[in-house]
Amino acid sequence: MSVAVIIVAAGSGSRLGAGLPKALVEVGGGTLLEHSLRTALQVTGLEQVAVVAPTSHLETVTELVHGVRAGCVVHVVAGGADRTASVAAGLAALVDGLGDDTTEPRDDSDTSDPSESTDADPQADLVEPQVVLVHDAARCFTPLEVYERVADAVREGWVAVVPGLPVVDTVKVVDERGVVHSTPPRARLRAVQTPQGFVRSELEAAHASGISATDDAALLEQLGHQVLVVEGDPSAFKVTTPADLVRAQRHTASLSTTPDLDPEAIA
Ligand SMILES: Nc1ccn([C@@H]2O[C@H](COP(=O)(O)OP(=O)(O)OP(=O)(O)O)[C@@H](O)[C@H]2O)c(=O)n1
Ligand SMILES: C[C@](O)(CO)[C@H](O)COP(=O)(O)O
Repeated sequence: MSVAVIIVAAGSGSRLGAGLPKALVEVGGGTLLEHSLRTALQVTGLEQVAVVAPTSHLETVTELVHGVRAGCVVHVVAGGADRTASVAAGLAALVDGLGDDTTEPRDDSDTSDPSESTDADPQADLVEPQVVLVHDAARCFTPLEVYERVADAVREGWVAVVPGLPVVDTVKVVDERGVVHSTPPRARLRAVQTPQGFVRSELEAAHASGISATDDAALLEQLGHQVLVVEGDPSAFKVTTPADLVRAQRHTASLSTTPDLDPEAIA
């Protein structure tokens, strides 16, 4: 089954407050977007990637994407006003190839300048992807295993699949005054991450409904689809605040200094 990944990177990063779009913030020798893209490009069966960029930084993102060696077509398109609109823009680029820019497929022996045009049409053999994984650029250290786990479950027949982790805090539902309405049983709660995987045609239908939500799975839930939660990973945390950026810096530092660290072994 052909797989495509949409990386949404069009957010402003207001909570991070870095003075530039969050996906372009650097940590551990690369931007959040580059880290995400490098992992996404290794997904089994991958045929296309759509990178959804801030309108104000389309050129920068295009240059950055050109610098990453890809074995498949990578579209760069402008994002929308919210995350849902940005995913819809990425989805459109995958399906009708109307991206603002497309990088050439490259291999490791290719040393030519990627900005030079060639006669080859990289989109000539493209088919509509059957499986689409939607990923936040901000979850830049999501391990490849999580992508594969999600994609495998979609290939096995699930229409919608999200990675998630058990919640460690007790969660309260409150009313508009902040007064507790109820306490859902914690054992049934999951904090969900990305990439979220979908049968492409159903994700398209969900976006065509015009609903907006904080994740794509919610759109399919509202249309009555069952959504499977598979195991997520602590490394798939979302860089949202300055404290998360410090966590990301520590994460890259720990990867380079303690490759054999086993969290299970810590008493
Ligand atoms: N209009 C938007 C809003 C968000 N995103 C992307 O969706 C992911 C999750 O969003 P979030 O972490 O909330 O990013 P921001 O919207 O940039 O953050 P903030 O709310 O702090 O401004 C990010 O990779 C972000 O770039 C997007 O592509 N388009
Ligand atoms: C999609 C998401 O990362 C799942 O946890 C999350 O809902 C994004 O929310 P944000 O407010 O756009 O950060």
